[in-house]
Amino acid sequence: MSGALSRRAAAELLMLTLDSRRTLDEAMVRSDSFNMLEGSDRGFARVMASAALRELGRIDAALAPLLSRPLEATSPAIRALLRVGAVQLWRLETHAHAAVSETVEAAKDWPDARSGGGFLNAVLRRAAEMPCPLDDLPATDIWPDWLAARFEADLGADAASAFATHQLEEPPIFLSAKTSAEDVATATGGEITHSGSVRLESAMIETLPGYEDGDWWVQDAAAALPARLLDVQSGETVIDLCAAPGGKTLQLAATGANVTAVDRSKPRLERLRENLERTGLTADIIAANADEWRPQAPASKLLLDAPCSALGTLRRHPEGAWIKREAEIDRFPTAQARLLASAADMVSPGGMVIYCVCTPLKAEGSDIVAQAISDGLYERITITEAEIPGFEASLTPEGDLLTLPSPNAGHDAFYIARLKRL
Ligand SMILES: C[S@@+](CC[C@H](N)C(=O)[O-])C[C@H]1O[C@@H](n2cnc3c(N)ncnc32)[C@H](O)[C@@H]1O
Repeated sequence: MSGALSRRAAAELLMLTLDSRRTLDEAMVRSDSFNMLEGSDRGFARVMASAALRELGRIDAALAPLLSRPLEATSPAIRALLRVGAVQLWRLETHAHAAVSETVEAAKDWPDARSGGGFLNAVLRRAAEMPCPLDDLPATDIWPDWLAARFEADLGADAASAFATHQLEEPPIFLSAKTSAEDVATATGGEITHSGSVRLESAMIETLPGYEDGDWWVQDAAAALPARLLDVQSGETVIDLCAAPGGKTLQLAATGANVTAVDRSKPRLERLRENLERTGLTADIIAANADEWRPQAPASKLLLDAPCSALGTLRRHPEGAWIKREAEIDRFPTAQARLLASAADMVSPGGMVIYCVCTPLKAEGSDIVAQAISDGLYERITITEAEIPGFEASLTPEGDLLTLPSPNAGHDAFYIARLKRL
C-alpha cells in the first residue's frame, strides 16, 4: 500500500510545481500526501518527483507517441502519474512490475485520477515494454522549446547541450568557511576546491559538524566568486546591494569589513539576520528599495547581486525551467539596468562595483554591463586568471566571468563583471 502512496505523493509534488507553479521545496511543505509519508517512502516520493522534473521535457516527448491524445489534454492527476510512472521505468530502474502496478494503484485510490486508471495502465504497460528512449533524445529537450532556443542563441548549440547534460546530474554541496576552509574540510570530510570552497557530494546539512557553531554556510562555488573579486579589506566600508538571504554578506562580513546589507524583502532579510546570528558575524541591515535608497556617504566598494531569472541554478532547481514564463524573464533586464545605474550613485568616483547574476542569458548579464559602460557610468576592471583558480576557463574575451558548468564541476552558471565608477 505504501508503494501506491509514495507514487501519489510524487504525482502531487509534480502538480504543485508544474500546475501551481511552486518550487519543489514549497511543494514538499504543502503536499498533504507527501507529508503523510515517512522514511524511505517519503525519500522515494521526493526522488521520483525531482528526477521527473530534471528531465521533464524528454519524458513528455518520449510519452507522446504512446498516448492517444496530447499529454496536455489528460487530467492533471493522470498527467502527473504518467510522468511518475515513466521516470521509474526509464530512469530510476524501478522494477517494471512495481512501477506499473503501484502507479496504477495510486490512481484507483485517488478520486481525481480514478477515471483515467485504465488509460494510465495501458500507457505504462507499453512504456515498460520498450527500451529507455530518453537518451536518444537531444539533451536540450529537457527544457521547454523557448528556453532551449534562448540558451542555444546565447551560448551556442554545443554549450547549451553541455549545460543541459549537467542538469541531469545531482549537484554537489559547496560550503564557504567563515575562517578556515582546511578546518571545515577536515571536520565535514569535504574536499577543498581550487577556488577555496569545500565540496561534499551529498550530506544532511544540519547534521554536519560546525553547522550550529556557524563555522560555514552553504554557498555554491561560483556564487562565492563575486565577493572574493571585490577584494574587501578589514575596516573597509562596503555596500551589499540586493543582499538577502545573505550568502555574500557573510563572506564580506567575515573579512572584517563594515558591511551595509540592503534588500527590499523583509522576509528574506529575516533569513539574512538569522544567518548573521548563526555565524556570529555583523552587518548593518537596511530594508529598502535600492532604486530609491542612497547611503549617507558613498562607499568605495559595492556588490550588486541583481534579481534575475536564476536560470543558472537549474541543476539545483530544475522545476525553474517550467515554472518561469518567458515574459517574466524578459522583465528582469529593465530592473537590472536600473539597479546598476543606482549603484553608481552609491560609490565614490574610482570606486569598485561587482555586478553579478545567476543566469547565463546575455540580456541579464553582459548586455546590462555593456549598456552601463556605454552610458559612461563605469569602465571595466578586467578579471585575471590568477584571481580565479579553477575558473580560468570561465573568463570571457572582455575580462568578465561566465561560469558555465564543465565536467565534474558541479557549480551554478553565474555572470560576473567588475567595474570602476567613473
Ligand atoms: C539574487 S537575490 C540576492 C542573493 C544574495 N545576494 C545572496 O548572496 O544571498 C536578489 C535579491 O534582490 C532583492 N531585490 C530585488 N529588487 C530589489 C530592489 N529594487 N531593491 C532592493 N532589493 C531588491 C530581492 O529581494 C532578492 O533578495
